[in-house]
Amino acid sequence: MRICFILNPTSGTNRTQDVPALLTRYATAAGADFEIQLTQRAGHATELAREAAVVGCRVVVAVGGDGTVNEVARGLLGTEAALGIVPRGSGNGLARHLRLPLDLPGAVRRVCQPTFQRMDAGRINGHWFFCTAGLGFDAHVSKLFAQAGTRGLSTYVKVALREYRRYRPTPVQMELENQVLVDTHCYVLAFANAAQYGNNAYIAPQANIQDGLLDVCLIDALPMLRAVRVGVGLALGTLATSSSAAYHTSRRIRVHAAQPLGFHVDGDYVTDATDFEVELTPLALEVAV
Ligand SMILES: Nc1ncnc2c1ncn2[C@@H]1O[C@H](COP(=O)(O)OP(=O)(O)OP(=O)(O)O)[C@@H](O)[C@H]1O
Repeated sequence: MRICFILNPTSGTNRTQDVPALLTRYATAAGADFEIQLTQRAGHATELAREAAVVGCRVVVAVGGDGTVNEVARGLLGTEAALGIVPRGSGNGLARHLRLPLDLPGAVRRVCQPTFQRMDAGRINGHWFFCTAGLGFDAHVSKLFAQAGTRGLSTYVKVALREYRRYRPTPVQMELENQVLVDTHCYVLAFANAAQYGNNAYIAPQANIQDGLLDVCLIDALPMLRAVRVGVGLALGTLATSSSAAYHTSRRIRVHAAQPLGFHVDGDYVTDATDFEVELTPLALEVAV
């Protein structure tokens, strides 16, 4: 079984480690037949992943954060190769959802002796996501976070607190697969394939990655008291049982916003739009767990 590690050298906050040397050490110790590729730019991991799948690698491993996982996974759709994850990001939403080891030696050992399962994949306006996508405040924060110059959880929290004072909800119409039309406001509208954003922030604690459905979480307004409740709910995994958010499940969702809203896929801001088509492809990807 050939394994290809695709390493994003810019991911993570600890850049002092010689990651290729460590990958080599742990994969050799696990008796793996492997190669290591380094990304040179954004988007490169998708090309490298597809090439690795074409030459017959059985597992193609994203070594990075959820952005790298997204790029590698996109490259593997429709191929015979499975996605592996060696988490190196700050959030690691998909790795945490799949209960993969978060430490480097443990994660490398796991991808060298994996079991395989299939998982669903979502698309929003044609952009694939594997963990979560969303509109509104979280996408707005992702956009500013990307421009912040520094990364990590503390930068994210700083940006979120600053923007919380300025951000206002947008009127939206949402149509679910079974024709239910919801006329509401969007502060946050999240489409969850996996249960969490990353960092164990559970936006949709009941989300199942194999059920053929997206969990849709709507927060229509976020006054201070509710913001505190949402924060606690995210951390404890109790948001779905609080009255702070409304939940639906659907395979297909359409949203029309009264003014342009930003959206993100797997935590990376994409662009602003007024119309959104969100769709789930059941069991689209094989994953090494
Ligand atoms: N060699 C590279 N140079 C610059 N950017 C890159 C390179 N390789 C990948 N990228 C981009 O870096 C982005 C961020 O990577 P990733 O999400 O893996 O790490 P992170 O931001 O540290 O993790 P997290 O999202 O968990 O905070 C990816 O979306 C990818 O497009």
